[in-house]
Amino acid sequence: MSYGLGGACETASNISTCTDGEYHQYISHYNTPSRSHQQSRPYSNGFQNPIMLNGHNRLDDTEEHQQQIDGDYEEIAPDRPRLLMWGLTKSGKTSIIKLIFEKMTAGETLQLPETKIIQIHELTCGIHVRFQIRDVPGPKTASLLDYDTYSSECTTIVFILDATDDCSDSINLLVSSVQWMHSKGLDVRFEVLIHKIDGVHEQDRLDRYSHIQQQVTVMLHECSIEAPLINFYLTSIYDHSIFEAFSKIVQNQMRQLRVLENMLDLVTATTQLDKIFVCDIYNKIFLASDTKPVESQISELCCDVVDVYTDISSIYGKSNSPVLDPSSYCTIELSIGLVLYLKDINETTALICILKKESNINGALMEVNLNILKQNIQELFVANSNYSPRQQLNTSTE
Ligand SMILES: Nc1nc2c(ncn2[C@@H]2O[C@H](COP(=O)(O)OP(=O)(O)OP(=O)(O)O)[C@@H](O)[C@H]2O)c(=O)[nH]1
Repeated sequence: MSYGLGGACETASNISTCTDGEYHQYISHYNTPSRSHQQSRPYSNGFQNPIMLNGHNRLDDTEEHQQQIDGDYEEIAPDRPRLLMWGLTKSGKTSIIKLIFEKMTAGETLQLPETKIIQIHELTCGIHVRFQIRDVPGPKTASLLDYDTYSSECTTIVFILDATDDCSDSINLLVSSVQWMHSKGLDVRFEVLIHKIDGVHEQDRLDRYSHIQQQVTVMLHECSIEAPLINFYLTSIYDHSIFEAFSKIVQNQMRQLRVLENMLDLVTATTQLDKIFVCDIYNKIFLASDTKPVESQISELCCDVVDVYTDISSIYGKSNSPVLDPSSYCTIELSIGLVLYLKDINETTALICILKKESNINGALMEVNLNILKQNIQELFVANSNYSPRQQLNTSTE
Protein backbone atom coordinates (compact mmCIF):
# COMPACT_ATOMS: atom_id res chain seq x y z
CA MET A 1 0.00 0.00 0.00
CA SER A 2 1.35 3.40 -0.93
CA TYR A 3 1.21 6.13 1.67
CA GLY A 4 2.27 8.82 -0.76
CA LEU A 5 -0.33 11.33 -1.82
CA GLY A 6 1.13 11.38 -5.31
CA GLY A 7 0.26 7.69 -5.62
CA ALA A 8 -3.16 8.37 -4.22
CA CYS A 9 -3.85 11.05 -6.79
CA GLU A 10 -2.83 8.83 -9.66
CA THR A 11 -5.17 6.10 -8.47
CA ALA A 12 -7.98 8.56 -8.03
CA SER A 13 -7.60 10.11 -11.45
CA ASN A 14 -8.31 6.66 -12.91
CA ILE A 15 -11.65 6.33 -11.15
CA SER A 16 -14.08 6.43 -14.03
CA THR A 17 -17.12 7.23 -11.89
CA CYS A 18 -15.68 10.58 -10.86
CA THR A 19 -17.38 13.19 -13.01
CA ASP A 20 -16.45 16.34 -11.19
CA GLY A 21 -14.70 18.62 -13.66
CA GLU A 22 -13.00 20.61 -10.93
CA TYR A 23 -11.61 17.48 -9.41
CA HIS A 24 -9.77 16.56 -12.61
CA GLN A 25 -8.61 20.10 -12.94
CA TYR A 26 -7.17 19.82 -9.47
CA ILE A 27 -5.31 16.61 -10.33
CA SER A 28 -3.72 18.18 -13.39
CA HIS A 29 -2.81 21.22 -11.33
CA TYR A 30 -1.07 18.94 -9.00
CA ASN A 31 1.01 17.48 -11.82
CA THR A 32 1.79 20.81 -13.47
CA PRO A 33 5.45 21.84 -13.27
CA SER A 34 4.44 25.48 -12.90
CA ARG A 35 2.93 24.84 -9.49
CA SER A 36 5.75 26.54 -7.66
CA HIS A 37 5.04 29.67 -9.64
CA GLN A 38 1.40 29.60 -8.57
CA GLN A 39 2.42 29.14 -4.96
CA SER A 40 4.54 32.27 -5.02
CA ARG A 41 1.37 34.39 -5.17
CA PRO A 42 -1.10 32.34 -3.16
CA TYR A 43 -3.59 35.12 -2.34
CA SER A 44 -3.82 36.79 -5.66
CA ASN A 45 -6.92 38.86 -4.93
CA GLY A 46 -5.10 41.09 -2.42
CA PHE A 47 -7.72 40.33 0.24
CA GLN A 48 -5.37 40.08 3.18
CA ASN A 49 -6.51 42.67 5.66
CA PRO A 50 -6.93 40.73 8.91
CA ILE A 51 -9.78 42.98 10.06
CA MET A 52 -11.74 41.91 7.01
CA LEU A 53 -10.85 38.26 7.49
CA ASN A 54 -12.79 37.99 10.68
CA GLY A 55 -15.94 39.42 9.26
CA HIS A 56 -17.14 42.97 9.07
CA ASN A 57 -20.31 44.54 10.28
CA ARG A 58 -21.27 47.31 7.90
CA LEU A 59 -23.25 49.17 10.50
CA ASP A 60 -20.16 49.71 12.65
CA ASP A 61 -18.50 51.77 9.94
CA THR A 62 -18.64 55.26 8.60
CA GLU A 63 -20.70 55.67 5.44
CA GLU A 64 -17.60 56.13 3.32
CA HIS A 65 -15.96 53.06 4.80
CA GLN A 66 -19.19 51.07 4.32
CA GLN A 67 -19.24 51.91 0.63
CA GLN A 68 -15.61 50.85 0.39
CA ILE A 69 -16.42 47.49 2.00
CA ASP A 70 -19.49 46.99 -0.19
CA GLY A 71 -17.40 47.85 -3.23
CA ASP A 72 -14.61 45.45 -2.19
CA TYR A 73 -17.01 42.57 -1.69
CA GLU A 74 -18.97 43.27 -4.86
CA GLU A 75 -15.73 43.27 -6.80
CA ILE A 76 -14.03 40.31 -5.12
CA ALA A 77 -17.04 38.05 -4.69
CA PRO A 78 -20.09 39.35 -6.54
CA ASP A 79 -21.70 35.91 -6.38
CA ARG A 80 -21.09 35.35 -2.69
CA PRO A 81 -23.94 33.53 -0.96
CA ARG A 82 -26.34 35.68 1.01
CA LEU A 83 -27.84 34.17 4.13
CA LEU A 84 -30.86 35.58 5.94
CA MET A 85 -31.27 34.85 9.67
CA TRP A 86 -35.03 34.57 10.02
CA GLY A 87 -37.41 33.57 12.80
CA LEU A 88 -39.62 35.05 15.50
CA THR A 89 -38.30 37.76 17.81
CA LYS A 90 -36.05 36.47 20.62
CA SER A 91 -35.53 33.13 18.89
CA GLY A 92 -31.74 33.67 19.08
CA LYS A 93 -30.69 35.03 15.65
CA THR A 94 -28.33 37.77 16.86
CA SER A 95 -26.87 35.57 19.63
CA ILE A 96 -25.77 32.96 17.10
CA ILE A 97 -23.94 35.50 14.92
CA LYS A 98 -22.31 37.21 17.92
CA LEU A 99 -21.22 33.90 19.46
CA ILE A 100 -19.68 32.41 16.33
CA PHE A 101 -18.28 35.43 14.54
CA GLU A 102 -17.71 38.01 17.25
CA LYS A 103 -16.52 35.80 20.13
CA MET A 104 -19.32 36.86 22.47
CA THR A 105 -19.87 34.33 25.26
CA ALA A 106 -23.23 32.58 25.62
CA GLY A 107 -23.80 34.41 28.92
CA GLU A 108 -23.22 37.82 27.33
CA THR A 109 -25.99 37.21 24.80
CA LEU A 110 -28.51 37.52 27.66
CA GLN A 111 -27.95 41.29 27.49
CA LEU A 112 -28.47 41.66 23.74
CA PRO A 113 -31.02 44.34 22.80
CA GLU A 114 -33.84 43.66 20.36
CA THR A 115 -32.75 44.07 16.72
CA LYS A 116 -34.44 47.18 15.34
CA ILE A 117 -32.91 47.50 11.89
CA ILE A 118 -31.35 45.11 9.39
CA GLN A 119 -27.67 44.38 10.10
CA ILE A 120 -25.52 43.15 7.24
CA HIS A 121 -22.37 41.22 8.05
CA GLU A 122 -19.82 40.54 5.33
CA LEU A 123 -17.93 37.47 6.54
CA THR A 124 -14.99 35.40 5.44
CA CYS A 125 -14.05 31.91 6.58
CA GLY A 126 -10.59 30.54 5.89
CA ILE A 127 -9.60 33.65 3.86
CA HIS A 128 -11.40 32.64 0.68
CA VAL A 129 -14.92 31.53 1.61
CA ARG A 130 -16.97 34.71 1.61
CA PHE A 131 -20.61 35.18 2.38
CA GLN A 132 -23.07 37.73 3.67
CA ILE A 133 -25.35 37.27 6.66
CA ARG A 134 -28.36 39.49 7.26
CA ASP A 135 -29.68 39.79 10.79
CA VAL A 136 -33.15 41.31 10.82
CA PRO A 137 -35.79 42.24 13.40
CA GLY A 138 -37.83 39.11 14.06
CA PRO A 139 -41.62 39.39 13.76
CA LYS A 140 -43.63 38.88 16.96
CA THR A 141 -46.21 36.71 15.18
CA ALA A 142 -46.17 34.51 12.07
CA SER A 143 -46.23 37.57 9.82
CA LEU A 144 -44.28 37.96 6.58
CA LEU A 145 -44.12 41.75 6.89
CA ASP A 146 -40.93 42.99 5.18
CA TYR A 147 -39.85 39.42 4.38
CA ASP A 148 -39.63 40.24 0.66
CA THR A 149 -37.14 43.06 1.36
CA TYR A 150 -35.10 41.06 3.85
CA SER A 151 -34.87 37.98 1.65
CA SER A 152 -34.18 39.74 -1.64
CA GLU A 153 -31.25 38.04 -3.44
CA CYS A 154 -30.79 35.59 -0.54
CA THR A 155 -29.51 32.13 -1.43
CA THR A 156 -30.28 30.54 1.92
CA ILE A 157 -32.68 31.22 4.77
CA VAL A 158 -31.36 30.19 8.18
CA PHE A 159 -34.58 29.80 10.14
CA ILE A 160 -34.29 29.88 13.95
CA LEU A 161 -37.04 28.12 15.84
CA ASP A 162 -37.08 28.39 19.65
CA ALA A 163 -37.59 24.80 20.82
CA THR A 164 -38.50 25.90 24.36
CA ASP A 165 -41.52 27.86 23.15
CA ASP A 166 -44.85 26.69 21.84
CA CYS A 167 -43.57 26.11 18.31
CA SER A 168 -46.83 26.59 16.40
CA ASP A 169 -46.24 30.28 15.52
CA SER A 170 -42.68 29.50 14.46
CA ILE A 171 -43.79 26.56 12.33
CA ASN A 172 -46.48 28.71 10.67
CA LEU A 173 -43.88 31.41 9.92
CA LEU A 174 -41.48 28.82 8.50
CA VAL A 175 -44.14 27.22 6.29
CA SER A 176 -45.39 30.55 4.97
CA SER A 177 -41.80 31.63 4.25
CA VAL A 178 -41.15 28.46 2.23
CA GLN A 179 -44.49 28.90 0.50
CA TRP A 180 -43.66 32.53 -0.38
CA MET A 181 -40.33 31.51 -1.95
CA HIS A 182 -42.03 28.67 -3.79
CA SER A 183 -44.73 30.98 -5.16
CA LYS A 184 -42.00 33.25 -6.56
CA GLY A 185 -40.27 30.26 -8.18
CA LEU A 186 -37.13 30.80 -6.05
CA ASP A 187 -35.08 27.70 -5.26
CA VAL A 188 -33.88 28.90 -1.89
CA ARG A 189 -32.56 26.44 0.66
CA PHE A 190 -33.95 26.53 4.20
CA GLU A 191 -31.63 25.57 7.07
CA VAL A 192 -33.84 25.19 10.15
CA LEU A 193 -32.17 25.45 13.55
CA ILE A 194 -34.37 23.90 16.24
CA HIS A 195 -32.66 26.15 18.74
CA LYS A 196 -32.23 26.57 22.54
CA ILE A 197 -32.34 22.78 22.76
CA ASP A 198 -30.46 23.03 26.06
CA GLY A 199 -33.83 24.05 27.52
CA VAL A 200 -35.45 20.74 26.48
CA HIS A 201 -34.93 17.49 28.47
CA GLU A 202 -32.32 15.32 26.79
CA GLN A 203 -34.72 12.38 26.35
CA ASP A 204 -37.34 14.64 24.68
CA ARG A 205 -35.00 16.25 22.13
CA LEU A 206 -35.30 13.69 19.35
CA ASP A 207 -39.08 13.60 19.77
CA ARG A 208 -39.22 17.39 19.49
CA TYR A 209 -37.03 17.19 16.38
CA SER A 210 -39.21 14.55 14.65
CA HIS A 211 -42.44 16.26 15.65
CA ILE A 212 -41.38 19.62 14.18
CA GLN A 213 -39.92 18.05 11.05
CA GLN A 214 -43.07 15.96 10.46
CA GLN A 215 -45.42 18.85 11.06
CA VAL A 216 -43.53 21.07 8.61
CA THR A 217 -43.44 18.30 5.98
CA VAL A 218 -47.18 17.65 6.32
CA MET A 219 -48.05 21.36 6.11
CA LEU A 220 -45.84 21.84 3.05
CA HIS A 221 -47.38 18.74 1.46
CA GLU A 222 -50.82 20.29 1.99
CA CYS A 223 -49.54 23.34 0.09
CA SER A 224 -48.35 20.98 -2.71
CA ILE A 225 -44.68 21.59 -1.95
CA GLU A 226 -43.33 18.05 -2.18
CA ALA A 227 -39.53 18.24 -2.10
CA PRO A 228 -38.53 21.44 -0.35
CA LEU A 229 -34.83 22.21 0.10
CA ILE A 230 -34.92 22.03 3.85
CA ASN A 231 -32.54 20.70 6.53
CA PHE A 232 -33.13 20.53 10.29
CA TYR A 233 -30.55 20.75 13.07
CA LEU A 234 -30.76 20.65 16.87
CA THR A 235 -28.72 23.55 18.26
CA SER A 236 -27.79 25.50 21.35
CA ILE A 237 -25.29 28.26 21.99
CA TYR A 238 -24.37 26.49 25.25
CA ASP A 239 -22.61 23.60 23.53
CA HIS A 240 -20.80 22.60 20.37
CA SER A 241 -23.99 21.93 18.37
CA ILE A 242 -24.28 25.47 16.98
CA PHE A 243 -20.74 25.29 15.52
CA GLU A 244 -21.47 21.91 13.96
CA ALA A 245 -24.74 23.09 12.40
CA PHE A 246 -23.27 26.35 11.15
CA SER A 247 -20.30 24.50 9.67
CA LYS A 248 -22.75 22.42 7.62
CA ILE A 249 -24.61 25.54 6.56
CA VAL A 250 -21.38 27.18 5.38
CA GLN A 251 -20.30 23.95 3.64
CA ASN A 252 -23.61 23.88 1.77
CA GLN A 253 -22.64 27.24 0.27
CA MET A 254 -19.21 26.14 -0.93
CA ARG A 255 -18.59 25.19 -4.52
CA GLN A 256 -15.23 23.71 -3.50
CA LEU A 257 -16.78 21.30 -0.99
CA ARG A 258 -16.93 18.18 -3.15
CA VAL A 259 -13.34 18.61 -4.37
CA LEU A 260 -12.09 19.28 -0.87
CA GLU A 261 -13.85 16.17 0.44
CA ASN A 262 -12.33 14.10 -2.37
CA MET A 263 -8.87 15.37 -1.46
CA LEU A 264 -9.33 14.57 2.22
CA ASP A 265 -10.78 11.13 1.40
CA LEU A 266 -7.70 10.36 -0.68
CA VAL A 267 -5.40 11.25 2.17
CA THR A 268 -7.27 9.24 4.81
CA ALA A 269 -7.46 6.27 2.41
CA THR A 270 -3.69 6.22 1.90
CA THR A 271 -2.38 7.15 5.34
CA GLN A 272 -3.16 5.98 8.88
CA LEU A 273 -5.10 9.13 9.63
CA ASP A 274 -8.61 8.37 10.88
CA LYS A 275 -10.17 11.72 10.16
CA ILE A 276 -9.15 15.10 8.76
CA PHE A 277 -10.93 18.43 9.19
CA VAL A 278 -10.26 21.78 7.55
CA CYS A 279 -11.15 24.40 10.12
CA ASP A 280 -11.21 28.19 10.37
CA ILE A 281 -9.53 28.66 13.75
CA TYR A 282 -11.07 32.08 14.49
CA ASN A 283 -14.69 31.01 14.38
CA LYS A 284 -14.31 27.20 14.61
CA ILE A 285 -16.25 26.66 11.38
CA PHE A 286 -15.32 23.38 9.69
CA LEU A 287 -14.99 24.07 5.98
CA ALA A 288 -14.72 20.37 5.13
CA SER A 289 -13.80 16.96 6.44
CA ASP A 290 -13.34 13.56 4.82
CA THR A 291 -16.65 11.82 4.25
CA LYS A 292 -16.29 9.04 6.84
CA PRO A 293 -19.09 9.40 9.40
CA VAL A 294 -17.98 11.11 12.58
CA GLU A 295 -19.40 11.33 16.08
CA SER A 296 -20.05 14.87 17.26
CA GLN A 297 -17.73 14.29 20.26
CA ILE A 298 -14.85 13.96 17.79
CA SER A 299 -15.55 17.27 16.08
CA GLU A 300 -15.94 18.78 19.56
CA LEU A 301 -12.45 17.49 20.36
CA CYS A 302 -11.15 19.30 17.28
CA CYS A 303 -12.68 22.54 18.52
CA ASP A 304 -10.93 21.93 21.85
CA VAL A 305 -7.58 21.54 20.06
CA VAL A 306 -8.18 24.86 18.31
CA ASP A 307 -8.99 26.50 21.67
CA VAL A 308 -5.84 25.08 23.29
CA TYR A 309 -3.68 26.13 20.36
CA THR A 310 -5.06 29.68 20.08
CA ASP A 311 -4.96 30.21 23.87
CA ILE A 312 -1.33 29.14 24.15
CA SER A 313 -0.40 31.08 21.04
CA SER A 314 -2.07 34.26 22.31
CA ILE A 315 -0.32 33.95 25.69
CA TYR A 316 3.16 32.98 24.52
CA GLY A 317 3.23 34.03 20.84
CA LYS A 318 4.53 37.33 19.50
CA SER A 319 1.82 39.97 19.73
CA ASN A 320 2.11 41.19 16.12
CA SER A 321 2.41 37.81 14.38
CA PRO A 322 -0.55 35.73 13.17
CA VAL A 323 -1.72 32.80 15.30
CA LEU A 324 -0.90 30.44 12.43
CA ASP A 325 2.24 30.70 10.32
CA PRO A 326 3.89 28.26 7.87
CA SER A 327 5.71 26.42 10.66
CA SER A 328 2.74 26.07 13.01
CA TYR A 329 1.77 22.67 14.33
CA CYS A 330 0.63 21.10 17.56
CA THR A 331 0.25 17.48 18.69
CA ILE A 332 -1.90 16.39 21.63
CA GLU A 333 -2.02 12.78 22.88
CA LEU A 334 -5.21 11.82 24.68
CA SER A 335 -5.57 9.13 27.36
CA ILE A 336 -8.31 7.48 25.24
CA GLY A 337 -5.67 6.40 22.71
CA LEU A 338 -6.12 9.15 20.14
CA VAL A 339 -3.63 11.69 18.86
CA LEU A 340 -4.82 15.10 17.63
CA TYR A 341 -2.58 16.95 15.22
CA LEU A 342 -3.06 20.55 14.07
CA LYS A 343 -1.17 22.06 11.14
CA ASP A 344 -1.53 25.39 9.34
CA ILE A 345 -2.94 25.85 5.81
CA ASN A 346 -2.92 29.65 5.86
CA GLU A 347 -3.15 32.36 8.54
CA THR A 348 -6.73 31.50 9.46
CA THR A 349 -7.19 27.89 8.40
CA ALA A 350 -5.78 24.70 9.89
CA LEU A 351 -5.83 21.00 9.14
CA ILE A 352 -6.83 18.97 12.17
CA CYS A 353 -6.05 15.27 11.97
CA ILE A 354 -7.09 12.44 14.25
CA LEU A 355 -5.17 9.16 14.43
CA LYS A 356 -4.90 6.21 16.75
CA LYS A 357 -1.96 6.28 19.13
CA GLU A 358 -0.86 2.71 18.44
CA SER A 359 -0.70 3.26 14.67
CA ASN A 360 2.72 2.47 13.32
CA ILE A 361 3.00 5.93 11.83
CA ASN A 362 5.71 6.92 9.46
CA GLY A 363 5.93 10.51 10.70
CA ALA A 364 8.11 11.81 7.87
CA LEU A 365 5.80 10.41 5.21
CA MET A 366 2.75 11.82 6.94
CA GLU A 367 4.40 15.24 7.05
CA VAL A 368 5.16 15.06 3.31
CA ASN A 369 1.57 14.08 2.55
CA LEU A 370 0.10 16.80 4.70
CA ASN A 371 2.36 19.41 3.10
CA ILE A 372 1.18 18.33 -0.35
CA LEU A 373 -2.42 18.41 0.87
CA LYS A 374 -1.88 21.92 2.27
CA GLN A 375 -0.50 23.17 -1.06
CA ASN A 376 -3.37 21.64 -2.98
CA ILE A 377 -5.98 23.14 -0.67
CA GLN A 378 -4.36 26.57 -1.03
CA GLU A 379 -4.40 26.25 -4.82
CA LEU A 380 -7.99 25.06 -4.82
CA PHE A 381 -9.15 28.04 -2.75
CA VAL A 382 -7.25 30.51 -4.91
CA ALA A 383 -8.64 28.94 -8.11
CA ASN A 384 -12.18 29.14 -6.72
CA SER A 385 -12.00 32.36 -4.75
CA ASN A 386 -14.75 34.03 -6.78
CA TYR A 387 -17.21 31.28 -6.18
CA SER A 388 -20.95 30.98 -6.37
CA PRO A 389 -23.21 28.72 -4.33
CA ARG A 390 -23.28 25.07 -5.21
CA GLN A 391 -25.86 24.22 -7.81
CA GLN A 392 -26.45 20.68 -6.66
CA LEU A 393 -28.48 21.00 -3.51
CA ASN A 394 -28.96 18.29 -0.97
CA THR A 395 -32.38 17.85 0.59
CA SER A 396 -31.43 15.30 3.24
CA THR A 397 -32.08 16.09 6.87
CA GLU A 398 -29.54 15.67 9.59
N1 LIG B 1 -31.15 28.86 26.63
C1 LIG B 1 -30.74 29.43 25.48
N2 LIG B 1 -30.94 30.74 25.27
C2 LIG B 1 -30.52 31.26 24.09
C3 LIG B 1 -29.90 30.48 23.09
N3 LIG B 1 -29.62 31.29 22.04
C4 LIG B 1 -30.03 32.51 22.37
N4 LIG B 1 -30.58 32.51 23.61
C5 LIG B 1 -31.15 33.66 24.34
O1 LIG B 1 -32.30 34.12 23.66
C6 LIG B 1 -32.48 35.52 23.90
C7 LIG B 1 -32.82 36.22 22.60
O2 LIG B 1 -31.71 36.15 21.75
P1 LIG B 1 -31.48 37.17 20.53
O3 LIG B 1 -30.26 36.70 19.85
O4 LIG B 1 -31.54 38.58 20.98
O5 LIG B 1 -32.77 36.86 19.64
P2 LIG B 1 -33.16 37.48 18.24
O6 LIG B 1 -33.83 36.40 17.47
O7 LIG B 1 -32.00 38.16 17.60
O8 LIG B 1 -34.25 38.56 18.66
P3 LIG B 1 -34.73 39.89 17.86
O9 LIG B 1 -33.57 40.79 17.79
O10 LIG B 1 -35.84 40.43 18.69
O11 LIG B 1 -35.24 39.42 16.51
C8 LIG B 1 -31.19 36.00 24.57
O12 LIG B 1 -31.46 36.20 25.93
C9 LIG B 1 -30.21 34.85 24.40
O13 LIG B 1 -29.29 34.72 25.48
C10 LIG B 1 -29.70 29.08 23.35
O14 LIG B 1 -29.16 28.30 22.57
N5 LIG B 1 -30.16 28.62 24.57
